[in-house]
Amino acid sequence: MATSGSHPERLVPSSLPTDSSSLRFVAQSKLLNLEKSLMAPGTSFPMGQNLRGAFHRSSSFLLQQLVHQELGEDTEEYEEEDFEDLGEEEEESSESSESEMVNLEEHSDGILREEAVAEALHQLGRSGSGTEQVYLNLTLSGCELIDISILCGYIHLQKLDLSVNNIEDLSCVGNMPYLLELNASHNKLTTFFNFKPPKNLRKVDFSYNQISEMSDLSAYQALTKLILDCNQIKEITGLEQCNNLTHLSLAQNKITEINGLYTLPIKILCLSNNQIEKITGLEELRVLQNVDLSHNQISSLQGLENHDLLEIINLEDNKISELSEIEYIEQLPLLRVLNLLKNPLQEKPEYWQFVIFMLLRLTELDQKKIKVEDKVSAVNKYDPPPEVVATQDHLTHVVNSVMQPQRIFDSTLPSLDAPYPMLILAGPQACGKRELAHRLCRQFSTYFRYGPCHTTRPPYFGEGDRVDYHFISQEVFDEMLSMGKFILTFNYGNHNYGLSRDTVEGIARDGLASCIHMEIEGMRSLKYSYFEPRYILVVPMNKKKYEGHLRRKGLFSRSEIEFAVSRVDHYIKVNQEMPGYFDAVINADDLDAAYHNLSQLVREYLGLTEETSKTLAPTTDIKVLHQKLEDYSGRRDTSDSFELLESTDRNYFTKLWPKISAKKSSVEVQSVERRYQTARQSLMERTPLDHTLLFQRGSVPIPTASNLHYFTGLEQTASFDLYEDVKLPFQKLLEKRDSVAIRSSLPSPSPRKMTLHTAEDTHPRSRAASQDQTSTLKDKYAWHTREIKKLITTSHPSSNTKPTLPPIPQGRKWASA
Ligand SMILES: Nc1ncnc2c1ncn2[C@@H]1O[C@H](COP(=O)(O)OP(=O)(O)OP(=O)(O)O)[C@@H](O)[C@H]1O
Repeated sequence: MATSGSHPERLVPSSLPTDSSSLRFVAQSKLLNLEKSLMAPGTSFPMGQNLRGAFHRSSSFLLQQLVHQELGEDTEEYEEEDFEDLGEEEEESSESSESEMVNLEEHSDGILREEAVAEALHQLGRSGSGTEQVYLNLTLSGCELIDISILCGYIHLQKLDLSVNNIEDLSCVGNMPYLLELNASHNKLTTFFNFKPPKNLRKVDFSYNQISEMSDLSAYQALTKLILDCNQIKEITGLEQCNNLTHLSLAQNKITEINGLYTLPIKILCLSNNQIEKITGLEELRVLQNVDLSHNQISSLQGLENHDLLEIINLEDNKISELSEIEYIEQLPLLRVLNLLKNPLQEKPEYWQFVIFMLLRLTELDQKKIKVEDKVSAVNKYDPPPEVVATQDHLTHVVNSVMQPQRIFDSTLPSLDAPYPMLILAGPQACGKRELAHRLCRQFSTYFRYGPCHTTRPPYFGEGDRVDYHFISQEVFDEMLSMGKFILTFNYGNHNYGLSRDTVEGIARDGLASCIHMEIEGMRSLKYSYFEPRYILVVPMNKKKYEGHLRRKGLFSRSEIEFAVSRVDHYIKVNQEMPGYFDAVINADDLDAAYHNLSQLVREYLGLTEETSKTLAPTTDIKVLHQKLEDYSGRRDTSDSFELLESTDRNYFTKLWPKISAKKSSVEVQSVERRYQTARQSLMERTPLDHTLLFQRGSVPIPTASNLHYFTGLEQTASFDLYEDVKLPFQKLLEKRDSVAIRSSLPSPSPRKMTLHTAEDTHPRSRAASQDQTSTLKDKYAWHTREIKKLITTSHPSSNTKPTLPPIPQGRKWASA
């Protein structure tokens, strides 16, 4: 058995060395190895421990143990005793170990001898040729070796650790053809690979030496890992043939420029603590995964942009100052860890959130784990989802308006179930919704008025101030915003738009419903408010035609047109993915047809017959419209119409059901009562005469009987029998409603007041009497639903003089999309 070719007899020592100098040498070597492993960067110690003292204690103890072991003494006994005494003799042992070390050092001449080699050999295995059993590994770390020429004979070695010595010459390695790994770190090497290349040498560590120059390594093609940290190297050279090199480390050298890396398959590259100013020369490193460029002079991330496999980037302590630099690594799909500590851009207040937003794939930034909350708040800040934008918009206006003196709004109706009627036409820019709104308000002028929004955009030719928009300056807009004047705002094409409270209130004051057009963003914000408008989506289905229309208008740039057209799909998607988000959909491809559908829809929910609609203001296409309407009416039977309205009711009830049926606590009941009372008082005190005209002005058409259930009045006092848990509050409210002097406070009903809805259902109590106790739970539920429906569609007492705009039917029948 042999490890050394020249000294076969020494390969597996038959007996232990007995001379004390060898023993001490080996013991010292083992101790230093231990020290090294303890002090290794990866070794962790419990915080707050006295490392030095502890190490000396244990090293002294181990030293003694090793010596005893080598001398064949009974160590077990010794071990126990010594561990007991360890605490007590802390000082003593520390001192003795130090003196022993000094002695050892004194005896070491730096020449490696066979005895020491024999002791440091380990890992028995097959030789490279496969014919012999040999020791494969040799560890002589921290032995203060200078001369290791004896190793020339150890030809079978595969792993050689010579770290932490004083070696200057490694030529003996040339005699180790099977060597795979060489660790010669922490030595005094000045030359670079000055030995005959072992064919399969894969891992070499020459860190902490005095190498100043890299030379040609084309003979070392098997190299996969090359560590050259802490040397004097100024330039990366000689690696072009190292086609297997995956890990290269040149930290703490004198490199000023990255080059000489060609197309090497490097995955891990460490160039920290150099004098690099630019990230260049990495272009061809296609498989780079981990790059450490910390402690350099780098000011830009340019050069990292095309490394699709990059996962870890360390750029700590550099000169990166601009947040825009992040764009260079924005597209790296696998980037997980980034360190930008000690860079000037850290001082930017938005740094942390911005970087997280730009690199949402990161799991760690600046050595801190990124939490999900961090990512959510970063996204909400830089690219908030539409719901968040709408919420923030709504929040802003609520807060700003709450800070102003409070008053009862003209749009405030006396009960929750009688919301102020608003009609919103939503759709992409210039799809014709504004024109539709104007036409509708002209024709149904006794019901609706167009609500012009405020905008900072300048008027187009032919647009009238206060007719189409309130055209205002940015300063005025900002002022209005801070004064809480808006219900919602929206920015489109760098212009601000806002629906002002005064616009709506002005229309409500005149007893009319508001008809407003806007984009979906405004609608989202409005949905957070207490208003409950009906939303009609007006959308061009033929995008080509729409694009042509936009172009012909001559008002928009190419990108504006593209943007507007792209939003068509967005609208359609929202409508498909959120059924019920819009109450109806109207195809805007043909504006006349769209208007026909719209007016038909409005007429239907206003409960107008063709006869009554003739009394409405004429519109340009009113004749055609009437003809179409007649055709349409002919086609639809009453049951169809009833079904449509029933379905509308159902939707409306479904929405309101939870509100009504939820069991209220006594505090809530009291609160509701208080609010009712306050509202009534306010109305009694200041209800102007024209308020009784709400939603009607001029000649008022009589609604058809089939739609009467939408209109109700004072005389109809809905008595109902809710389940016990919800009965009391509502009964109380109704009693209160009847008893409050609101009847007397309001003007007497108009002679043309709406015919009241007379529900066929009788009072449950009388029905119960006639039907004995036979009503099933099902009956009760059916009745209950009807009564709730009645309750919902029943307007407040004051509504006997004005019909409340009923719910707009859902889009089922009207969706022309
Ligand atoms: N307060 C608002 N909130 C949200 N969107 C609004 C608001 N006011 C106007 N908009 C919408 O902003 C978009 C841009 O307005 P602009 O005046 O440029 O278009 P437009 O010619 O009025 O479009 P259209 O004829 O379809 O109404 C339009 O779709 C408009 O409906």
